Amino acid sequence: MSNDNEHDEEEQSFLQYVTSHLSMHWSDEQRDTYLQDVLLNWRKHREHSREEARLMEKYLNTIKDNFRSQSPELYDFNQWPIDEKLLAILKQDSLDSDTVKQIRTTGVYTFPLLPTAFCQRLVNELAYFEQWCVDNGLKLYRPNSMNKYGVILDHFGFEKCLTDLMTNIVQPLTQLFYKHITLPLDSHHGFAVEYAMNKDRKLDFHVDDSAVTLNVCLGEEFTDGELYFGGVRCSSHVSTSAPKKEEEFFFEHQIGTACLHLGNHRHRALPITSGRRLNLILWCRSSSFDNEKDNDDHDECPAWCGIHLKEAENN
Ligand SMILES: O=C(O)CCC(=O)C(=O)O
Ligand SMILES: [Fe+2]
Repeated sequence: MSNDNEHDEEEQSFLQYVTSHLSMHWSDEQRDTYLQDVLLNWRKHREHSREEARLMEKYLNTIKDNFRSQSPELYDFNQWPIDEKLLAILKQDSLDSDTVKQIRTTGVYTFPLLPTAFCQRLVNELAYFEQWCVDNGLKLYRPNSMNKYGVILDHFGFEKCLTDLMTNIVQPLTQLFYKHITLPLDSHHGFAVEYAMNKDRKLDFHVDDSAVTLNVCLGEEFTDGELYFGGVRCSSHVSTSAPKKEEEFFFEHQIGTACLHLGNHRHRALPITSGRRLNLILWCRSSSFDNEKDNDDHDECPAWCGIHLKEAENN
């Protein structure tokens, strides 16, 4: 906590914000009691966030100073053997291709990205890092609030590589396919998810914390575990509207093949029924797009929402 709260600008602006939203009908005493209470909680919350940030910094520094990768070349995007046909399409800057296919007219695209052998080397590197964490008594952060198994790639050296993957592959495709997303894509969360018979076997229905998501199957051997898609939804319709029949479809993972979809395209991973499945997931974000979403009238449903389109068709 700051020693000199009078000069704590963050606290002052928080107080100003709360004060401006207080009921006009309260007495001075009621206002003071309420403000004190809110402020105490706010300080506790801020201290907790700061402590978490300090711990994360320490954790990342420990990895940076001590972890030595098994295959350093995997961390350099320039050495990734990206599919030649895909690279040719990106140079042409055109939609006209058999390589990048849209699944019906769903706004979900699929294309070959990496050779199987390279995917296996990535899988080996992930296992190497996980084992290093176990050997060194370091905890593994779960990839996000839903996936329990897997690793955060940005934590152990892949951050620059995944920024390059986003900028060189995801961004040009976003520009071609998802016109409503304001570019640039300027941050990401990169992780690997893992499904196995003795771990998680499936993932529940959700949207991603991203503008656009790239999902690449890395291996190894598994049966089932398809992705089910159930409609693009804005924040007001995400949990209040069932998928329409025509919005529902399944995507079968194949090693080395990518699936590109909007973060707001609701999906779930069906259970695998044998083996082990690992996928690289890149949640790509755009701060301009996020700001536009925040500033939009919250009752207003944007044109890209499946419900908005439905309403327009019915009129
Ligand atoms: O298991 C998959 O392929 C999808 C994982 C996913 O949707 C996610 O982590 O956000
Ligand atoms: Fe997801």
